[in-house]
Amino acid sequence: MKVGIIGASGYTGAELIRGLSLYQEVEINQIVSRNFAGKKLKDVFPHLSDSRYQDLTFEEEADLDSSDFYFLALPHQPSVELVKLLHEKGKKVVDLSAAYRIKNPSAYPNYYGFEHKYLELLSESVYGLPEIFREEIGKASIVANPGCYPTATLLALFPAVKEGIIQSDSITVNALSGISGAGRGLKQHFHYPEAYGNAYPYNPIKHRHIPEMEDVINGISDKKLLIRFTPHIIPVSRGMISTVVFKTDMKKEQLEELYRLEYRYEPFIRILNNPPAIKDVVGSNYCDIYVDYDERTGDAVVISAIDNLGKGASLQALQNFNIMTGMLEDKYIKDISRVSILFP
Ligand SMILES: NC(=O)C1=CN([C@@H]2O[C@H](COP(=O)(O)OP(=O)(O)OC[C@H]3O[C@@H](n4cnc5c(N)ncnc54)[C@H](OP(=O)(O)O)[C@@H]3O)[C@@H](O)[C@H]2O)C=CC1
Ligand SMILES: CC(=O)N[C@@H](CCC(=O)OP(=O)(O)O)C(=O)O
Repeated sequence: MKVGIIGASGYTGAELIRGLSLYQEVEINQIVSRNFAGKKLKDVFPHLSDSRYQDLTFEEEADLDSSDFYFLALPHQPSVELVKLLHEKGKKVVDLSAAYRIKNPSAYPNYYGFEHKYLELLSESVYGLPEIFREEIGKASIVANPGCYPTATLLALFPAVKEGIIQSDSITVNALSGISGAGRGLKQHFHYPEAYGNAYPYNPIKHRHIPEMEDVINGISDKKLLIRFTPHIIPVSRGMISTVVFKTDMKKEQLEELYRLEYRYEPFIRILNNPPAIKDVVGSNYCDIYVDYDERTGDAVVISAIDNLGKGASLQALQNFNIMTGMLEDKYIKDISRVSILFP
């Protein structure tokens, strides 16, 4: 199968190439980037110098015919258009941007600053969180790969929402992200002197992942739930922690049992006996989850950890690819540590 990666010179693009280089059934036949056009993969990403794609050259423009399957690792607006064009050509796509993630179209003008032009495709695309939408992903031709904060948060919430045990109307979510979550472009507050030895919250009231998370949980829950979300930047390159807190009368043992039962067959979810750490998931597609209960306040406290570029983006995109193409869901993804990583 021929696979194209558009937006291949960014952080998630590099991670897609890292993962796909293990796939025997796949040939990456195009990697696209305007700024790196004409350069070889090994010169742009030296950590991939021993990859079988080391001499593949970046193309300036995407060829929408020559690949069978496309990964888009682009900003949201270019993705809106490209998904449409690829869909018209009958191609399967995993889009890593938010362009087709949110079913409620008003989220686009309200949180992303543009009107979505292709509402019929928005309802046709499937949200690419396999632990919730596996069956739909298997039949989809457009999969909207989730955002990193929504991946960590929704996996920490899903068993509780599905079981209907959340008694509060809102759920408090505090999350920490490594800096690669912001992409490879330069921004002042991510410069080394400003980010190193520092940590800070941002968009504490209105972050664009709120409608994405609420869209999913309110599609499952009988009662309307709101997300009270505060993201923070921490001085690591990759990795993410999300802590979710909600009122419930289900105590620790029952809660843990609920989570273990729901995720018992999931290849990439690990329920831990202690709070998770970023270092244990970086470079992988795992989501580590810890479940506890605060007897004093009557709150469940669920903490998840992922790699924002792994389960939060590119390796989850490969999990979706495996499902969409009928491969074993964890094939090659669990061998990923064999390939060198950007920012180990
Ligand atoms: N970083 C993360 O942790 C996560 C990112 N995502 C999403 O994945 C997508 C990619 O993110 P990431 O890899 O971090 O981003 P980067 O900024 O690192 O890379 C963006 C890529 O898109 C290309 N690009 C940028 N602007 C345009 C444009 N206007 N038209 C065509 N190509 C363009 C760039 O190459 P060039 O400019 O040379 O063409 C580059 O290859 C984004 O939508 C992001 O929101 C999702 C989950 C997690
Ligand atoms: C650290 C940082 O800036 N993170 C990004 C989220 C990365 C991600 O998942 O983004 P998309 O929804 O855009 O795909 C942010 O807060 O906007």
